Amino acid sequence: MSLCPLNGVPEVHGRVRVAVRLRPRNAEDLASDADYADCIELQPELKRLRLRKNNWSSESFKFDDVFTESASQKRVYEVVARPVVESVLNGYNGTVMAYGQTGTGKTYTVGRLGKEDPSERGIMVRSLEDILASTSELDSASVSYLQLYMESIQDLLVPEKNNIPIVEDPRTGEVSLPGVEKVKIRDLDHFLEVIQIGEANRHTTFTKLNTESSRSHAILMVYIQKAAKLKDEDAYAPFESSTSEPRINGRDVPLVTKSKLLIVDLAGSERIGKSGSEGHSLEEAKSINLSLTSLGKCINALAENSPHVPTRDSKLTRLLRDSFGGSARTSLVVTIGPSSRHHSETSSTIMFGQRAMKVENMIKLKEEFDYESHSRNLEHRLDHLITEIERRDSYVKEMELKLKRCQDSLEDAGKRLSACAGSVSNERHDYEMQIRNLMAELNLEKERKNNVEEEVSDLRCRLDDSVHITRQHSIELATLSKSHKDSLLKLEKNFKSKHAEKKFLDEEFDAIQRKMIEKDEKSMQLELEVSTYQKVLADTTQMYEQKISELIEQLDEERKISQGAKSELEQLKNKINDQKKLDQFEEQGELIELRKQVKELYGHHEYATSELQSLQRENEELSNGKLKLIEELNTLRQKLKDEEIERKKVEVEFLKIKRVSDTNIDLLEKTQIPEKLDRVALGEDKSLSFLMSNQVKGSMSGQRTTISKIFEEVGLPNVLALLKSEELDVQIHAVKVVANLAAEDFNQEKIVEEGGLDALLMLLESSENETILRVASGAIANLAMTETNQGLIISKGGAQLLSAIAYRATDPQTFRMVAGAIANLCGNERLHTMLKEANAIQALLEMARSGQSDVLSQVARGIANFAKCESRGIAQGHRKGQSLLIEDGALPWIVSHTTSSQLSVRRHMELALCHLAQHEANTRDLISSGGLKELIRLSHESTRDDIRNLAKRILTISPAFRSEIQRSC
Ligand SMILES: Nc1ncnc2c1ncn2[C@@H]1O[C@H](COP(=O)(O)OP(=O)(O)OP(=O)(O)O)[C@@H](O)[C@H]1O
Repeated sequence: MSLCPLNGVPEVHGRVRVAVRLRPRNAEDLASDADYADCIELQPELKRLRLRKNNWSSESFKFDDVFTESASQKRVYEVVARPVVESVLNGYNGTVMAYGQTGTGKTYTVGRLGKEDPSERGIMVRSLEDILASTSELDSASVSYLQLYMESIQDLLVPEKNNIPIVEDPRTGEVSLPGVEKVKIRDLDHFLEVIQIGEANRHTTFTKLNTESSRSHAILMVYIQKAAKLKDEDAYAPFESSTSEPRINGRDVPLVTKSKLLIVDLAGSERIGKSGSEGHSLEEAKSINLSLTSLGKCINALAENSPHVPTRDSKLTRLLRDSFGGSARTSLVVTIGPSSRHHSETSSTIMFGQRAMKVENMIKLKEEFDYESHSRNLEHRLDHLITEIERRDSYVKEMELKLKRCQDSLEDAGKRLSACAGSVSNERHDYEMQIRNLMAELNLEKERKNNVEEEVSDLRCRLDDSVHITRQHSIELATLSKSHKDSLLKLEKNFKSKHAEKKFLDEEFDAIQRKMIEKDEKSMQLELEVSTYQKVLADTTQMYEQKISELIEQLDEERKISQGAKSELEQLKNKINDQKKLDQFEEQGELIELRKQVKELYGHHEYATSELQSLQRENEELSNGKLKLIEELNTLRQKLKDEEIERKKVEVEFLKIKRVSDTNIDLLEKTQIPEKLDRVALGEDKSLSFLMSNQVKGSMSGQRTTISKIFEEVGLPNVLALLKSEELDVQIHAVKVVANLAAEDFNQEKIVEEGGLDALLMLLESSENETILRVASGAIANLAMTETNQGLIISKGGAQLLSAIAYRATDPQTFRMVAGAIANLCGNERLHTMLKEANAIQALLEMARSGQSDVLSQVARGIANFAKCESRGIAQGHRKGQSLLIEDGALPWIVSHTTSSQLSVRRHMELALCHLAQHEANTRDLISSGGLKELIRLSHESTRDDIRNLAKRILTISPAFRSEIQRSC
């Protein structure tokens, strides 16, 4: 690439700008200067710095800017480097450099990457950030990163490249480093990657003055190429253009600005004795000091406008030739420490800065013609011309060939013309006649044609109109059809997705319906079977009952017949006796006759008797049959009862199966958990009171054994899974089992581990069922016994959920559980602020409104716990200020309940009042709320010695209470 600087670019004077930055005191300064004042006093508003020699003399220096130890990296960048970066982006060269004693913050100011904390980023990163933000696609920013170590230049990006020579352009004085790696930067992350590679290769070491002291001068070179505006848009005119040569002054050749930014982090100057360098480090230190001395000499010479500037004394001054006394805009930040131990080093640093401020540079714009892209354009034009010439040559040849063919045919025609000339004159006359006729006809035709043309033009007009209208219509149509198409496509897409959704839902619906139909069929079948069986049973019973009543009727009739026969027999007997009497008085014949008759009657009687006997037998048989039937009837009735019980069981089974199938819990079917849960649930009240009372514990051991058994059989995960069941019964049973398990210390950790706490909190959040809320709160109250669980409950939002229930629930038993849970949490002082934020104290007071004694006990316990822990926290110094209980308005409640008729409530509130009264920040509220009066009363009347004594002690030691008592006396 050939570069040609533009002539006539204006030059401007630009003094080297110098700012001072004071490093904060470090541990060493603090340790060694504890009794001494700093040697530096900054006056940033005056941009002045005062260097104290001793207690009675000091010197003042003015700089372009003065940064205190608290100055941010951003401000330092904006004041020191940004003007230089902006100037570089406008095409000027620029230098930003840090100079100072070792350990005073040069690398911190210039090279800090700020990977963890972007506010820590130094000048290098921030400059690249600004440069990348203002370079377009056509521009480019590349970097090289070098170190000057022991007078040798090394490429920090390719460390194998060492001893790189410095080449100076004799014409422009421009310095270049052949072979040095130039990396085109894509974005800031890329730059950070590149710079980190360089940092890894930089020489640093541990010295007495800096744990990570830079032992080399690091130089970041940023090359920026930006396209300058073209003077003529016509620079690439086509070959027909009259322009044949590129013109240098603003027509055909594109312009670019090429500028370079140098960011230099110098190695620190050091007093060898102080830094403790020896051996190789000593050599390093000497080399650093040497190059810094030669830089100082050059600056001195430039400041004094000396004709000779000893630039060639060191590689550092050769590299910085353009930065001091050259064409670059230069900004220098001199870093100093506050300690008076380094007074002389600080003083020489300040003097270096003062001299550098006197150096004037001649800032020049580096605009160049971009011959590279211009020559590419010319080559392109040349190729275009060559192709065109070739195309024209072939065209000329083709034309010549055609011309020749035309000449040949012309010759031919001439010959034929002369041969035909004779016959033509004869024919001519005939033709002329014909022509005349034809002309007449032609005129006629013309007239007709004119008419037709008129018609045609008329039609055309109309056609044009209609074409115009049609076109408009078609445009409208096209617009409409496009929008219709779009909406159609959208609709189609929507329709497809809806269709797919619908299909999926239909399938789901069908499957559910099929399942339901199956269930319904099954249930109908069962119902049918039951009703058929009942009907058969009823019919059979009816039939037997009818048969029995028939038999009874028959028996009665038989009885009547037998009685009739008996009475007939009696009559006959009477008659026979009568006849016998007659026999004695009447004839023998008649007697015989009578005997016959008697015989007959006897026969009758025998028959009647046998009849009677058989009837009696039959009667007996019937009675037996009846007994049997009654027996059968009873068995049938028993069967019926059994059937009824069976039917009910079937019904219950059916309901269970239906529920399970509806909620899709296979688990229930397999493990028959409901029955087990039912067994456990039998002792609901006992188990719940068990949660709160130790006395009942003994009586619960049997039930606990059952629960443990179920726990083992079913497994905690399965029970916890049931907490999420959609079936209310199942949820209620499950939460009761979990509550029972949570009552045992050894289960609590497992419950929390398996996600039981989350599931219980989920129930508090989502369930509307008061039993569930009550039992879940009880379970949480049990879990809230340990410190770990208390923290977990609060962090998972348990306190908010419990507080919310205080406003949602109506059952005092639920309040008791919720208040119990909150009361346990109140016993952890670290959670107090979060409990307050979760409105837990307010919730306790809200629940106390129920007036129920159990609830009041829990509320009082919670408040007393809170007051006790808070008081402990204040005594240990974790907390100060007014009590959170007072902030939340609990004081009136506490004061009023110190006289509660409920012993436990009274005790708790007496204690809570004493705890609050112990702290000065609460005394004013206690006085105004009547708490002091109660305290005085307690000091005499409390039935507990400890409370009486505590109250007395507080009243004696509190100045506020003492003066209030005196005042009211
Ligand atoms: N302004 C500042 N704010 C906070 N810490 C600073 C500041 N300046 C320097 N330090 C800290 O002081 C220590 C020395 O800083 P740094 O390495 O930048 O000094 P240096 O002048 O580059 O030293 P050397 O010349 O030996 O390389 C570092 O731990 C750095 O973080």
